[in-house]
Amino acid sequence: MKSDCGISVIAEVGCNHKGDMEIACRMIEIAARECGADVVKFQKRDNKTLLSESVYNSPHPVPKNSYGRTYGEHREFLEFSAGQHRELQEECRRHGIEYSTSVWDLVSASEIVALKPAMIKVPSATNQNFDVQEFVCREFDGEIHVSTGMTTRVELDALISFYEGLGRAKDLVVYACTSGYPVPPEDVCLLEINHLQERYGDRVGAIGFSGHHLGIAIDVAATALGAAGAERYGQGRFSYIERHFTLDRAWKGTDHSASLEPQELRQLCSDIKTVASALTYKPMDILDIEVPQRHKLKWREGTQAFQSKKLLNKVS
Ligand SMILES: C=C(OP(=O)(O)O)C(=O)O
Repeated sequence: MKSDCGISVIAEVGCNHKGDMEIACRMIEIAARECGADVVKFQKRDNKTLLSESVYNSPHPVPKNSYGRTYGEHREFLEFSAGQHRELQEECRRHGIEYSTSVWDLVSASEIVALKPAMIKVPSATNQNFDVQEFVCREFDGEIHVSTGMTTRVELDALISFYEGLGRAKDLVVYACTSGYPVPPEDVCLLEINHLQERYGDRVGAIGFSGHHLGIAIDVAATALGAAGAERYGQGRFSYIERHFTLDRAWKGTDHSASLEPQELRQLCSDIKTVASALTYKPMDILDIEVPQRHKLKWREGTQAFQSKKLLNKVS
């Protein structure tokens, strides 16, 4: 999943397709062809496994976002079957973009593992479900992406050790994340990227950032911080930025408000590539682009700088 600049942008469709395959397919096409994203990601839940009967049958906590009479019905409305995920994967292939999904429970994990995607995600909500993760480690040999919102430092240590114990830590991508919709800038805690690099960078495959904030400035900063952190610590390659993606932020649903619309996702993909290509040291004292300026603006008879060199020569 390497993009040319070393950082892949994941367009997280999640449930923003409103349960409609046509919208989901249109989102794949737009993310790939118009925005230049590298991965399109969905979510998979087996709601009867995941939710207790009482939660399943109770109303959505935020009724204006609900697609059903109960929370369970709402979730089922937004859910695609394993067969539909196969179609989405095929659609991604047709548009030359990687398909991925987060798995929220064992049933979903086994359905998605069967599709053999290049990468599977374990969302923040599931990162302490070791049955799911053990299954994924055992049955799936691609990259495993794990997000760390709502996770204590102790839980995180245990999580990394768990993957090491199963010999899969080097296939692990660990994401800095704050779980909120949307997350205000002061709660993004972007320096957690550097914390993950410093503490786990030599133990895991790579580091990522899953953002739920507004706008794209923070992702551009994350790109710079991630590259600088890897350089500083000599470890912890920064490889993925994930953002929710929607065709319309005004649509009904929890995630739309913290999602990027197509023109923003396109700008994000372009800005990340621009910033990534700017993150180098000078490979020589004077770059080729500077040579004519150095002659014209600095070391030419009559310029200030030239005058002061003459002065310097006189003194020495
Ligand atoms: C909720 C998800 O991700 P995160 O924990 O990164 O927000 C997800 O990928 O389904």
